[in-house]
Amino acid sequence: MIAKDCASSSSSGPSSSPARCRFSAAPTPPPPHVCARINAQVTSDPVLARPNFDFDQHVRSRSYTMQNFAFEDFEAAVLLDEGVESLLPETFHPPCPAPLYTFEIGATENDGLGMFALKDMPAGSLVLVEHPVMVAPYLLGIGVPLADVYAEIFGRLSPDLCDELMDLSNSMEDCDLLEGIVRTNALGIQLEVPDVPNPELTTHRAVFLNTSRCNHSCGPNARWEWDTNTFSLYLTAVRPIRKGEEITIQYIACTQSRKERHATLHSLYNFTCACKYCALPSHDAIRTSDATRAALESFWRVLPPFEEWCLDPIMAPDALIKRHFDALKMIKQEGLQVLDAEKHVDAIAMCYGSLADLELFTAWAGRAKDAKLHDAKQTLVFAKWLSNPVSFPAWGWKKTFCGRELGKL
Ligand SMILES: C[S@@+](CC[C@H](N)C(=O)[O-])C[C@H]1O[C@@H](n2cnc3c(N)ncnc32)[C@H](O)[C@@H]1O
Repeated sequence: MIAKDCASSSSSGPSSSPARCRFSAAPTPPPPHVCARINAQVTSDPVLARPNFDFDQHVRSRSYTMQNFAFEDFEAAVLLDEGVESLLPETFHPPCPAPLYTFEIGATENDGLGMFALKDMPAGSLVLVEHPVMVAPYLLGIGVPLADVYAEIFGRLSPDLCDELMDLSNSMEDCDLLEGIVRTNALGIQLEVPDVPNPELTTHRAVFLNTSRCNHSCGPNARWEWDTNTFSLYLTAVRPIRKGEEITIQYIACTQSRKERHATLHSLYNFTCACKYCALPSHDAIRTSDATRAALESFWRVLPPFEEWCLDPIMAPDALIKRHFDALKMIKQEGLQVLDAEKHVDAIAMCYGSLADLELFTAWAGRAKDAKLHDAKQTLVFAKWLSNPVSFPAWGWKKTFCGRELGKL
């Protein structure tokens, strides 16, 4: 187990730093026009998306603690709202061991440094597991300049870690250097604590020494997930990655149109996306890509539920399967495997099961099982269905209710 609170020993932090430092809310609330501006930002910010946020109230009621979290061979400087801190577990589980030497940081052609694969990786493989080097609330209602707060956080790290943090890139032009480094490199994580009174309190900025070197792509080949239980990030390949290929993630939701993506990336991160999915040759190509992404965005919302399709004799036997094949084609075209492409594979297997098509059920359930490299529970479910297909709960439903055979797709 890993100790959460090293209040008494910031072992490698500068000795002049208090072990546990407290910031209080602003003594006088900011003027109404500032609150109105921040409220508007929060409601429109895709990371926060809090429709009824009240910044005035927020700053009146918040106070914070600063601590160092010690992990086996690493430390993080962490600023937390006391309301969140009190709800975090006392200890964190150790993360599952990271794979060795699967990436390196190197120069890209146009986007500064980036992360590159050192070997071929199949879809679903774990690229790295990493603790953050610093964490701070996304929204700070504090009566101290933000630059001072970040200086305090950076100053709590060992000189080596602080140098590495300071070495990260800075794309911001409208703020202090440390704030620029944080805003350029932080990923928005949720510290999932039970029964938190204000939901906006759970969103934090977390900076990572390796993952923060990943550039954005609108068709990323990797996805990251935050795990509060281990206080770490897991970076996973969402499609096969070749040795030497750059490993990319998405900074924003990539089902938006190209124009919207560019506007969001510009307003949040101050850069113009140069990824290959944005470099389209014509207006027609842009229109097609936008329409495909919009169709993927609404796919699950407009899809008839599996049970409804099974039990409705009017719905064609191949109607649902065709939709999932189309989705897989669109995902491949746009490089959006990050949108849980494996869910469509699962769904196709289930459809064939409900049609009692043994051959295609076996083929697709096998593919679904292989895609679940790190999900032991789901792997077991598909393994069970594969060894005994009639144990699939909806086996033969559609065939029974439709009374028709499916022509091969
Ligand atoms: C989190 S850093 C990524 C690592 C960075 N390239 C470096 O050298 O450390 C984010 C910055 O990388 C650059 N960047 C990331 N993705 C990009 C993209 N798709 N197109 C252009 N620049 C990108 C931008 O300057 C952005 O502000």
